[in-house]
Amino acid sequence: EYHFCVKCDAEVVKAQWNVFYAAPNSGASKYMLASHIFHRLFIENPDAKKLFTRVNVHDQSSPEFQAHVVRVINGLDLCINSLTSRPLLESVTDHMATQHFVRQGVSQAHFDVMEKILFELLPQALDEFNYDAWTSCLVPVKKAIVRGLPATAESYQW
Ligand code: HEM
Repeated sequence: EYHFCVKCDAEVVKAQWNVFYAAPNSGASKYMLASHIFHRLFIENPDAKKLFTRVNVHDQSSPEFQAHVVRVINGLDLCINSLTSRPLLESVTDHMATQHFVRQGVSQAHFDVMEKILFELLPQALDEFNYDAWTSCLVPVKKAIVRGLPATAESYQW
């Protein structure tokens, strides 16, 4: 049921990501990418803001929201660096699926928007971005995380 990417694509994606993410003193640029992702998410999907009330989304420079943004980019890093180990990737995506399943209002449609944004911003942030390899690897990761989520926020059964 899982169709994660082949090892050679995983290695390309990891290498291209880690040039950026594992670089010394990259804290500020990682945070900038992460906050840019959320800035774009709320432009595309203003309704999604209310999902992040608990982490003080109304002040996006607050420590609570900054910490949230860092958790998310670290979550993306964890997914990417698990791509070359299938058991690890299954466990990481299962855990992330649960973390989102319990948040009422989060939908598959939100993750489709997030995917679109990532494929716009990552090529700008990374020195090299092999579009085909990233598509082969990230799309199945997304599918694994959204399994169990409602298609849209409106399709929730309360
Ligand atoms: C690249 C894709 C994403 C990754 C890697 C990711 C990762 C994470 C992580 C690591 C957390 C913290 C979990 C915890 O500590 O409980 C989190 C929380 C959350 N995520 Fe995501 N996420 C992604 C996309 C999304 C999208 C598209 C939405 C919906 C618009 C979303 C909604 C939430 C919500 C509502 C929380 C809980 C915030 C809180 O702590 O109150 N996430 N996410």
